[in-house]
Amino acid sequence: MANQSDILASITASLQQAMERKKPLEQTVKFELDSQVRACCLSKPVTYADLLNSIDKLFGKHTSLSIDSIRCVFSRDDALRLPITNDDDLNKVIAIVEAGRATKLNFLLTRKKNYHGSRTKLKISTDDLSSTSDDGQRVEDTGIDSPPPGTIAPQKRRTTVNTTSKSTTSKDGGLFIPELSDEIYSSGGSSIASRESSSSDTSSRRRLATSQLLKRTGTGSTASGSSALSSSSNSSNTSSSSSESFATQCSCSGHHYQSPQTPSNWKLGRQLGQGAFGKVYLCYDVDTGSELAIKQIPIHGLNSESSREVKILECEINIYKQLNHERIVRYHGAARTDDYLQIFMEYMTGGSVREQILNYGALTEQLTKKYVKQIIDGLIYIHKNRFVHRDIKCANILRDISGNIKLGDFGTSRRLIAITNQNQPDSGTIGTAHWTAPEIIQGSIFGRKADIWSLGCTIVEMLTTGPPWQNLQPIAAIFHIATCDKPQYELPENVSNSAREFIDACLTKDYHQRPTSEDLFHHTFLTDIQNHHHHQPQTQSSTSISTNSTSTAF
Ligand SMILES: Nc1ncnc2c1ncn2[C@@H]1O[C@H](COP(=O)(O)OP(=O)(O)OP(=O)(O)O)[C@@H](O)[C@H]1O
Repeated sequence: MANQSDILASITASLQQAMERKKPLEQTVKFELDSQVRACCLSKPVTYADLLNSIDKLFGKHTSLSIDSIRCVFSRDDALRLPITNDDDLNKVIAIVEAGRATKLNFLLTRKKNYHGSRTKLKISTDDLSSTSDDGQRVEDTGIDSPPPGTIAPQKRRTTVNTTSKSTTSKDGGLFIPELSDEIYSSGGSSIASRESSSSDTSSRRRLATSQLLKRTGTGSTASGSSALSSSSNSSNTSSSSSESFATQCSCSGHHYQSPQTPSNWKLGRQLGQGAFGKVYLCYDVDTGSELAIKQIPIHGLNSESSREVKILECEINIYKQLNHERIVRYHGAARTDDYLQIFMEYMTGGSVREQILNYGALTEQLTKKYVKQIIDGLIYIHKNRFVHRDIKCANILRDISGNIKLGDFGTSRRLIAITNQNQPDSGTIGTAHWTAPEIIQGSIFGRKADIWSLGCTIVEMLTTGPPWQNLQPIAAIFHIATCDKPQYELPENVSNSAREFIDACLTKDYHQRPTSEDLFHHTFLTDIQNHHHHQPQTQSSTSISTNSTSTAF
């Protein structure tokens, strides 16, 4: 016996050694500063001081002193950007990368607010840095226009259009993203690696996303019964067109909309609230006499890339107007002034469920059940229409006067993160990190079941006032989400078993095992709900935005 266990131990040891030998000794690190992307390889273990040194070597001496924050970019759409300030944070980030499919660390650098210096032109030392492209190739110095060490030459950036919607790599902040199928958005690429999109990738992806919505809504010039899948092949065709022409396409097709008019003659009312990106006010439409909510996002002084993103967001919101479901906060359009992007929305008199919790404490199981039922109705609608909300949390669930709720904020929050270059909201909220699904953090899959994970976190938030890992900083929270088998939370003792099972189901770490919104509709937690009217998820024919293009593959 002793012999056998010795043999076993020695096999295990050799296996471990072999695995150790396979581990790369270097870590590829990419930085983006002032829209310039530069990369290098650092010897492991990488320290925070190594990052600062690399920044100075890649961008010029003392650049690290002008940096306000180093933010690690997680998730394929770049919307999860968390600041790292020390070795501990960095180690967590590396552990997340190693636990997932990512191989590179991707950092976004922002200058200190009072930084006015122009980009430093300094002699770059390459002493201990290997300059590499995205593909791990050395970047060659080609003369006058050559980039400093580590610069990713535009032509070297991966475009990934050959794999249909695997070209979903971008800094697309949109959280309301047309989903072709889970498989299609399942990429072999990593979240961090996928950040290596050029701005043309970004535009391409966005055009792909929106052109699909145009098709589905029948507003695009190519609206037809063709499947979303087949339309994905358009991505490569459209990738060379400019975002301006895309915007034109939207506005040109505007007259086809059977959706609310964007108010043109309106008065600003009292402030309803404030989010990370702007203030929300009551808005009186003088022409119709109706009251709406208007979110005003300051856009003055944005750089040209962000300004272009704002135009695209405006355009998208004008398309999202067509989403029409009793559990979705209706958009009434968007308009832009020199100073603000203004988003008109259905006015929800009750404010957010987050505010409800802050004012009155955790919700009862009965009320939670009612809300969850309504959220599921909304999710079934948006998932059937092949979208992913990507930002389900109590702050984005709004109440009407009768205590019913609707899903709000689709398509804006995450894109605004990209536009304003923010990492975490500074309005007292704790951002979105705690609600993010593990596969989004690890960049393995990009699909609708991410909303189911966030719903699980939202139910925990309803019952306990905070999501799982609520006591942790965002970076620690996503480390635990990505690396632990089960999220940590403690429900009140009186919470029923069926509620616990429902939450467990939502928080299934394996994406493929996680239930869909339709599966959850039939869960026992929800089936005994008391309703005045018979609850059935609205069928595709009565609720989908339009066209038969969405009826396949689901
Ligand atoms: N359609 C609406 N009707 C009524 N009040 C609204 C509406 N949308 C937002 N509000 C109010 O404005 C507040 C701020 O909303 P906003 O969407 O800007 O930020 P948030 O969702 O709270 O946080 P974040 O900026 O992180 O998304 C909400 O908490 C709510 O009180």
